[in-house]
Amino acid sequence: MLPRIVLCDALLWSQPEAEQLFKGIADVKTVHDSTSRSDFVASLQPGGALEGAIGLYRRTDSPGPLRYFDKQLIDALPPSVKWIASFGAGYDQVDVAACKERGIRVSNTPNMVDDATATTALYLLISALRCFSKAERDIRAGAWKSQHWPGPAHDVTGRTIAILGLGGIGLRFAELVHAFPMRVLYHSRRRVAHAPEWCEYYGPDRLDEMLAQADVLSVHVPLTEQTASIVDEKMIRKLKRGAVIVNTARGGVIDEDAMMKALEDGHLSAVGLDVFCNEPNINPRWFSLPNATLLPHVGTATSDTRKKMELRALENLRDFITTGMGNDLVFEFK
Ligand SMILES: O=CC(=O)O
Repeated sequence: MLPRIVLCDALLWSQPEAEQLFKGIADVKTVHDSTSRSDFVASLQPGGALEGAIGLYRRTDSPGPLRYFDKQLIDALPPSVKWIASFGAGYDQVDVAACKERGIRVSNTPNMVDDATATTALYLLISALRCFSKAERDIRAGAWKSQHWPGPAHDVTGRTIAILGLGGIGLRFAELVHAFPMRVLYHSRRRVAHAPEWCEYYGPDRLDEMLAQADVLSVHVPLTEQTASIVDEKMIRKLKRGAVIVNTARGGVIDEDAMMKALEDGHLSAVGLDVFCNEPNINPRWFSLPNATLLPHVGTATSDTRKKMELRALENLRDFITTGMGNDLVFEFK
């Protein structure tokens, strides 16, 4: 009998490749969209249609009831499950500590998302500095350029950007903005050995110094217990008056109320956001803030990148089945 794996979300981009990938090595089952969490858990138990599953595939942006692999769901999984292959770089919807307790390994798809997410950050940066989103809203409203135009628009070239977190996405973004050129500063707990020499490192003892110089702060850290609201009121107020914040990471890494307040009182001149607290039911106050460029979490949403992410997640599962170990184990397992 072939080892069984379960796709908790339908494959959208790589169905034919997946068939080849698992041909003769795994029995692949797909959970139907309408399956509830309790039906899912029940079907994994002895006698259920998914009995004996050793690996699960899930999507970070799953539209179904299996979006959150929280402790309750993980504790209810049978002992046969040994690997969860998550599609997406962020895995804050998976309770990794609960997985560790149960001996379940978790993989994500980090490098696949770098270019598309960095490109999204670049769009938000340009739109925020040049007030392009506002201009588009004007023309669509029949106002041509509203009376406030050009408002606080600024050139991109020559400005200073501070990058919080120089992982794969932060590094790709640094390369893109360096082309203008912008002056590029970065902060992370440790200096990144492969960072280009034009990327200036500001360690934990020099964070305030970095913030004071930045025209733009762009956030590229994962959401964890340690990074929740890491960009808080104090940090925002340490930026220069008129600075811009760009966020393509997770809404929860910034104190949203503090960011809105700073935008309203002019401490921030603009923001560019792809991610929010409580997606998709985001705070409606965002809609009335003219200097906010808003996107509905589409950082990786290109068919090319989505296909790469899907395939990589499946390859991690395939490698686990064939060798006992997949790639892209999340940080907590390293
Ligand atoms: O948000 C997208 C991802 O985590 O890959």
